[in-house]
Amino acid sequence: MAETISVQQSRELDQKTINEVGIPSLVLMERAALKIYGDLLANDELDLTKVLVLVGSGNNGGDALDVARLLETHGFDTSVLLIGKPQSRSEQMERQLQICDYYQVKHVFLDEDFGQYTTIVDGLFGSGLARAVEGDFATAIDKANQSGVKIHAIDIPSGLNGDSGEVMGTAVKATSTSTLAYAKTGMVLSQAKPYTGKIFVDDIGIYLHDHYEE
Ligand SMILES: NC(=O)C1=CN([C@@H]2O[C@H](COP(=O)(O)OP(=O)(O)OC[C@H]3O[C@@H](n4cnc5c(N)ncnc54)[C@H](O)[C@@H]3O)[C@@H](O)[C@H]2O)[C@@H](O)CC1
Ligand SMILES: [K+]
Repeated sequence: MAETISVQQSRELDQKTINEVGIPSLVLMERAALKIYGDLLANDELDLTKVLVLVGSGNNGGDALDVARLLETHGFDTSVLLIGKPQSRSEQMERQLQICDYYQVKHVFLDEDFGQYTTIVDGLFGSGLARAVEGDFATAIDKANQSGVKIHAIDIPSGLNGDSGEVMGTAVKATSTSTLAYAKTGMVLSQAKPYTGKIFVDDIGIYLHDHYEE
């Protein structure tokens, strides 16, 4: 089986790659989004006719907005639903939002009928999930799960504890997940399978060792 890492290790590796190796954070995000976009296109089970992208305030949301922009600029009907307080947004999420706005990616709100979409992309939380999910985040996750629409998660299905594979309040039940650099340890446990679906491991230039090892 491919190597897995803890959520803490994934955060440390991100920081090491940015600060010691010297690859800028936005470069990593663009590499991630291009890989995730490629996974969406390559996944025969997904119909990208009408895509809803769920966006949180952190860099998982930044990835999601980057993917939304790639979909939009390649002709796919794409809408974004932003959850969370504007003051909590990360710098890179804000930057991706500006770019999406330049391309006039549509915004929708929590009262949206999720069932009208053909694919939902989950970018609410990744390695930054810190507590049980509640409020609007939980509503969005539950609506996505109840919609019957196939969900593709970014990095870690939102609400799933990447270390233990446990559900933190509620969690996205993805049919597929693009995990960045390495799968997180809890994602490959049998109890996590209904949440991760099929896992794509995307090489974005973040390595545990000197060279990428499958
Ligand atoms: N430059 C980088 O470091 C890279 C980061 N990447 C992406 O960034 C993600 C990590 O980004 P972040 O560290 O910003 O973390 P997240 O985007 O996972 O989430 C962090 C945000 O959610 C809030 N939060 C945590 N738990 C919550 C809860 N239960 N309810 C409400 N709010 C909650 C935090 O306060 C914070 O604002 C990765 O999973 C990956 O998708 C990738 O773009 C690759 C490169
Ligand atoms: K996610």
